[in-house]
Amino acid sequence: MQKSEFEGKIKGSHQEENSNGRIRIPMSSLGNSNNIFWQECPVGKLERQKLINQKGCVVWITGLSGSGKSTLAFSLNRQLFSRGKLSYVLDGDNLRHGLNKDLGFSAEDRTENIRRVGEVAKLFADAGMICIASLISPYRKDRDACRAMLPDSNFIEVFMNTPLSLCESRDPKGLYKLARAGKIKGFTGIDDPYEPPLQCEIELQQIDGVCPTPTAMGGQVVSYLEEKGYLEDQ
Ligand SMILES: Nc1ncnc2c1ncn2[C@@H]1O[C@H](COP(=O)(O)OS(=O)(=O)O)[C@@H](OP(=O)(O)O)[C@H]1O
Ligand SMILES: Nc1ncnc2c1ncn2[C@@H]1O[C@H](COP(=O)(O)OP(=O)(O)O)[C@@H](O)[C@H]1O
Repeated sequence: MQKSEFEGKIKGSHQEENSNGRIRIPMSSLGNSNNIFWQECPVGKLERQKLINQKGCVVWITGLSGSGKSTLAFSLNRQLFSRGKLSYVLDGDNLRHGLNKDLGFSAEDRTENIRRVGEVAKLFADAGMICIASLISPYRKDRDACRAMLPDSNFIEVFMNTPLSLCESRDPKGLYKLARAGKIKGFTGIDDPYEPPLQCEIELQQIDGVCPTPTAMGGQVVSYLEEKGYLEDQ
């Protein structure tokens, strides 16, 4: 049976093979649940990737509000689609309409927001998809925790290093204006922190004071994926 990356996570656990040849790994306690078992799926990640001719990974785009995260995510999504590679965008704003609609913007809620999206992104990558997550994700430790969920460097962190002044001048939703007027409290970059990555795979920024076009930025990420073999036939 092909071993999945999930199995590695629970190495050392007592494993049992049942009459169907399926591996059951008992866990007496995990989070708030007791007596739960890992069910190993007989179709593994490598088989899925071969079937759809893709290699799953997570492209995690972080940056201030207005830095261009969604724009890059959608450009990358389109460029990959044109090359016959299926990707899916998990955008912070959109997820807060559903999966994360119970969360606000306190440090705890942002951490939970990123944790949930990290878990979902991991599932997409396990399915063989190129998952593009675009969230402010202001805390380094939260992004690092998502990275740690993904094995074999399948987490590609992209930092939109757009100056606050430019983000604020764009202000497409008028939120900076409200934050400056004190009508939104705890707005990232104004009165809430943003911790830039110390080591990321890709950093996108202005060149000689000019912001590259969304297509050029998407192209830079595509080139990285190509160089690292993510777009090769499986
Ligand atoms: N207080 C505060 N701080 C930052 N952003 C705020 C806030 N309140 C609302 N918004 C809007 O929410 C969008 C960010 O959601 P995220 O899920 O990406 O945020 S986070 O990763 O949990 O920090 C963000 O979207 P983007 O502008 O696309 O980044 C804002 O439109
Ligand atoms: N590379 C770019 N060049 C010029 N304008 C951009 C670029 N990327 C984003 N923008 C513009 O900046 C604004 C914010 O972009 P958006 O993708 O919504 O940022 P975020 O998702 O980080 O909040 C939008 O009006 C968008 O059209």
